[in-house]
Amino acid sequence: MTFAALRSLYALIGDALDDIERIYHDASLDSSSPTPTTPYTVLTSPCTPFRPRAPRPVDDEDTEDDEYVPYSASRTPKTPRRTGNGASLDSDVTVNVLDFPSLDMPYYPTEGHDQSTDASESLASHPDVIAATNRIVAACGQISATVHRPFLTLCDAAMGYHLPACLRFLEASHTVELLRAAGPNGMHVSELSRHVNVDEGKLAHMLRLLATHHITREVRPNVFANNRISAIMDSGKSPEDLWRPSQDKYESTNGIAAFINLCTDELFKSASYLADCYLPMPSSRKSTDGTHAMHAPFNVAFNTDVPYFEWLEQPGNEARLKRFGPAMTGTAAWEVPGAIIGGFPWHDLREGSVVVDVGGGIGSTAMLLAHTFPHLKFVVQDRPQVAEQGVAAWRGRCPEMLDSGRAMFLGHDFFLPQPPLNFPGSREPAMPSVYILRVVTHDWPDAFVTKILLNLRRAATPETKLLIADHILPHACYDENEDPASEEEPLPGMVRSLAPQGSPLLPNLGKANANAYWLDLTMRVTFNAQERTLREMAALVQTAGWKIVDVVHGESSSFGHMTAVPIEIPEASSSFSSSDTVKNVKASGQQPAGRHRSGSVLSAPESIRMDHTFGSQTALPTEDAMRKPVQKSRRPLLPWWRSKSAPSAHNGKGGKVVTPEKQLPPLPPQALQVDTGKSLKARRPKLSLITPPMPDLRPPAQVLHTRSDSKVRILSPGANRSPACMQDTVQFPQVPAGPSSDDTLLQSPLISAHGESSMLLPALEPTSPLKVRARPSRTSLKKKASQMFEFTKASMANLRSPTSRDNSGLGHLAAAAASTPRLPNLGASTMSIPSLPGVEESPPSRMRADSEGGRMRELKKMRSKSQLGLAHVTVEVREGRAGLREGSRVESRDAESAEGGR
Ligand SMILES: C[S@@+](CC[C@H](N)C(=O)[O-])C[C@H]1O[C@@H](n2cnc3c(N)ncnc32)[C@H](O)[C@@H]1O
Repeated sequence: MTFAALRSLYALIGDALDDIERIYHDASLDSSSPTPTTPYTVLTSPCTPFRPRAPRPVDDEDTEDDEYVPYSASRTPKTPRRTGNGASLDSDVTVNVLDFPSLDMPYYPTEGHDQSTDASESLASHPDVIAATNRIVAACGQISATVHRPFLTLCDAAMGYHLPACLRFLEASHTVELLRAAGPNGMHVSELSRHVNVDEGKLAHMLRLLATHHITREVRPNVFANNRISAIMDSGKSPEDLWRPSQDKYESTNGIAAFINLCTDELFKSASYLADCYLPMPSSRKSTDGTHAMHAPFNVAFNTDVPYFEWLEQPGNEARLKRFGPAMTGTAAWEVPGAIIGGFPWHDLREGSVVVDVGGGIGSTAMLLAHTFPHLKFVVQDRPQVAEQGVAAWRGRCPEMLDSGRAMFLGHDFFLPQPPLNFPGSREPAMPSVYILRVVTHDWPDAFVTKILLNLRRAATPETKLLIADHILPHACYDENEDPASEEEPLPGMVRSLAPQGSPLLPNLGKANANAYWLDLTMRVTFNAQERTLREMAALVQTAGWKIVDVVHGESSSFGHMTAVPIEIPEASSSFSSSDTVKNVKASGQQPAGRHRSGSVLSAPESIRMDHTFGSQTALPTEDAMRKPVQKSRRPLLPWWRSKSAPSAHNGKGGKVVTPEKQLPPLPPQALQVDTGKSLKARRPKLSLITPPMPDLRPPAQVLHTRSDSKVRILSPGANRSPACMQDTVQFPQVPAGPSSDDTLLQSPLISAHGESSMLLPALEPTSPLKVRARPSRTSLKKKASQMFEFTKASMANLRSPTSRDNSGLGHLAAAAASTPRLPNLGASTMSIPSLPGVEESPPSRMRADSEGGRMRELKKMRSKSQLGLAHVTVEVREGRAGLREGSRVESRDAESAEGGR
């Protein structure tokens, strides 16, 4: 079954690549359309036509041996083949197709780019592309975990600590800025060493570890350059400026460098004390005794009793304190901007409804919503010092919102009862229609969250909604009702799996969603807080008299929007008074997070001992961000296999109602076999939201699962819904796409500017997909396994031998290529071998033949493309040593042409 599962994952990758390439392809085609458009409008169109492909051109040699049968999974990736200039061979239209951004090409956030590069980057964050890349990342992670030796995988995890350590060095030494100045040819470590004043040998090894993890690039031996990943940490400042002590590196940046510095500094160090904190052992550092509710591994690591934010304010931590705000700005990159717009039926709220963003920072979310929904009014509440920053920021950007009384800021401690919402000019306090808590609950342990929610519940009307936006941690297994016969109402929004149905992928998409789990543990080790599963969140909100009735999240994403409605406050909590948290905590000698509460709601407490931003994003959304999310939010926000079956407001055909908890059972094991690629593909939508209803194989629905062209909603029928929420299908306004930078697509289709550059590290780059014999016999499998083992052993010995030549100057690549033996597919008679110009005098194949010729009887043909695209080698091997001498033919096209040129 393992091979079947691996092939299924492989097919999934091919399909996802197809999806991505089609999106790029379609965007490029549309660039010739006379109607101005943007990637988003083109790609989310409900009826983007699927272009059937011409049959794949077949290499003559491929069909020579009729023993080889095409295998659907091995045919993937089924991406259109390209000519040299990027034109698709599979389409009848010749067009220069936008390419996916290259890993090797830095895309500095602080620099201008040509239009096609911008367009290509912009498409990479298209929701459909993100969903497809998530599937690729998940599948690759799972394939690697399956095939890699378990000990090596464990070592990766156990010694992974070197990565944050080196990353911290990269950022703190301003090497990213130095490499930006050096350009694509990179900088030799000897020069780098002069700038950063660290020995070049040490530098080389740190940067190489990063290059091995694709975070920098080793262009030539000991010469390093930025790539697409390291480049996003660029502060845009000159290296010379950064050496000045007064320079604030993170000011006016995207915050990513600040965030990396924060993570790889105290958060990384705190994490390493997790076991010492919770499993104190005689040898481990003594855990402080947990004198407050936020006691965490951080306290053990830094040998302090005070909570993190209070510690940040202590002398000596000034730089860390200053870094925190920008670092939070950096986390904006986590979420598709503006997802909140599709996360709630804002348009259905009555004219003048009041939305209160509790812990709303400087009002980034409120500003986005206020621009999009002009019929709503906004109150942004945060600690007074943050609220002040918010007022200043809004005065600079949209003073009319404040002046007209459509929006106001309130300094308010959310552990205290809600203040009346007195808008200037109104005699009556306004009633809250919606409370938002966006990335607030994950900052606090459960008891604190209950307290915050209770204060909101007590001020709520029966019609008030609570919108919690946070990561919803999926389980790492299928999530279903343990007792299907249970009468209990299923949790709305419970997703059985984020993975394509029937695929062997981990249901939470494993590596693709790893960030949510990193963040979860980060909260734990720093604040003793956490991200929560939907079950955990549903139980938690109930403690304060709320009930979750609706959940919306991005496709394949764990960031979600949960809507709750008021229910009766449980007795246990109803006696919980405003000051209880503080009192209880004090009684047990605990101090909640250095919070010092003042009695007055609107006045600044004498001392809230935390930094001036405490997790607030310090940047408002850009104009562009305020425009784009509206377009993006038209997409349904659930995994495609769910939305496909959901009723469509578009086609009116109304697929069957889906019960999220009762998805189709996983496919039987046979279904994972050879036709998996096909079956997966058959279920995959092609950029089209209009899909025929699937046959309903599910038990009767228990909840309504509805969809409009803007979002998918899951409503519990028993939920206490306001008239606004009673509508199953919610139409969002189709806000016209304004002039956008995406128009760039129209003018500048990208030709593959960087040629066929190597996309993976030399030693790892795959050759073309292996052909697979349908049913290899057991004996032949065994023989081939032993042949390949001997073959690769000999190859490696050859490259290690002092006689192996390196007159190409690419010896390191040759060694890399050869030292990574291709794992032969045991069913394959065609396989890849590494080949490089300059080493053909003692090619691995010949070496192998000399020493092991007699065992090569079965190896009829080997065909290889060089990992580096430098040579094409065909080695035919006949029987035995003599046969090899007579029959061996080594063709090296590039070597031949090079020969001719001499
Ligand atoms: C992680 S931030 C989230 C900010 C904002 N909701 C967003 O989505 O960007 C947490 C916010 O909670 C605020 N906060 C922390 N303690 C608070 C308190 N006791 N009362 C009010 N706001 C508080 C912080 O100032 C910060 O702005």
